[in-house]
Amino acid sequence: MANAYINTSLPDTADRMLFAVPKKGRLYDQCLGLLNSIGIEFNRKPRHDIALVSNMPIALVFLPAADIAAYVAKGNIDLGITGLDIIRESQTENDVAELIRLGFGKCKLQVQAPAANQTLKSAEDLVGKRIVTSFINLTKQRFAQLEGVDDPEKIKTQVRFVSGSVEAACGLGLADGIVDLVESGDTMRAAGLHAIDTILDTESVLITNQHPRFPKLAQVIQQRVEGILTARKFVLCQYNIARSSLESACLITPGRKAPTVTSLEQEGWVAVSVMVEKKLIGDKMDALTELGATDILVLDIANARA
Ligand SMILES: Nc1ncnc2c1ncn2[C@@H]1O[C@H](COP(=O)(O)OP(=O)(O)OP(=O)(O)O)[C@@H](O)[C@H]1O
Ligand SMILES: O=P(O)(O)OC[C@H]1O[C@H](OP(=O)(O)OP(=O)(O)O)[C@H](O)[C@@H]1O
Ligand SMILES: [Mg+2]
Repeated sequence: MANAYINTSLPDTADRMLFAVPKKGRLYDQCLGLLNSIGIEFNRKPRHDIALVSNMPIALVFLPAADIAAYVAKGNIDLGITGLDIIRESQTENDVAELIRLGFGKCKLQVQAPAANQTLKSAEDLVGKRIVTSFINLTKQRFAQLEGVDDPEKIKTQVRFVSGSVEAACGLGLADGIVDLVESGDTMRAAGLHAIDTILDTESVLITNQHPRFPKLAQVIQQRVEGILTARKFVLCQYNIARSSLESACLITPGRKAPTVTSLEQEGWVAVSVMVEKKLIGDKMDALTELGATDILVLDIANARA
């Protein structure tokens, strides 16, 4: 008789690199977009937290963002995407290797207090008072600094854990201040709070175990992600310029290494093709126009490799 405890609906992940991504929340959509961009193909069945990648020896594991750093640190998971805030809070920074900062999930971990309370203007004003947070370790470390205490467990400030809706704590009379993530500031302002200290600037990171089981495959993923981030950051700019102005044009658009210059059929003119940071492209086009460049084209880059 078959063993009744073997769950045959669980996929076989043996010999696959386990890659953890947040199962929901703020990072979920961006992570799925990134996986798609780097060519990872998978089919996640409803309610299933493991999905086999069809075109690479990888299994995706969908986990709460807050747990991913600890799993990677312990080696249960080989590679993962989570927030820097979570790595620091779970005190795993020495046990995971940070491969790439991903440029999304950007926010700040801030100490916040009721805006109407004139006596709470800086984090020092909350020393000895009640703080509610989901980030108890980072909060205790910050208040240990403020109190001049070596051991964060010996601070006099009372730090209490809640798992969500932290911003409600002051209004409910449960706390004098909170420590929580702030991006636009809308949540904080809607709760009548304002920031009085920043503990950490955070964003999403690709992390691996310090002793990865599949170093080659982890490196392939890292290179692909780097390619996508470069492609998102740069555009390809093409223009024609008189050869006599080429030197000045190259100063405006030096490129990542150097511009590609090809001769045009028209005597005394060249065509330039060069990568330009997206956020600078408007200024660069203005400067090139002023220099006499013509037919300036800007093209999106789908993918890149150094
Ligand atoms: N407002 C935000 N803007 C940008 N990044 C954020 C924001 N809130 C959280 N993050 C980042 O996303 C990570 C996961 O937070 P998220 O809120 O998605 O998890 P969660 O609270 O477990 O999920 P949920 O809010 O769906 O219950 C955080 O640790 C942080 O790095
Ligand atoms: O500055 P803002 O743009 O308003 O973003 C900040 C809010 O985002 C996160 O909460 P989330 O929406 O994930 O809800 P949660 O508190 O249930 O985790 C965070 O905990 C803040 O409450
Ligand atoms: Mg949240």
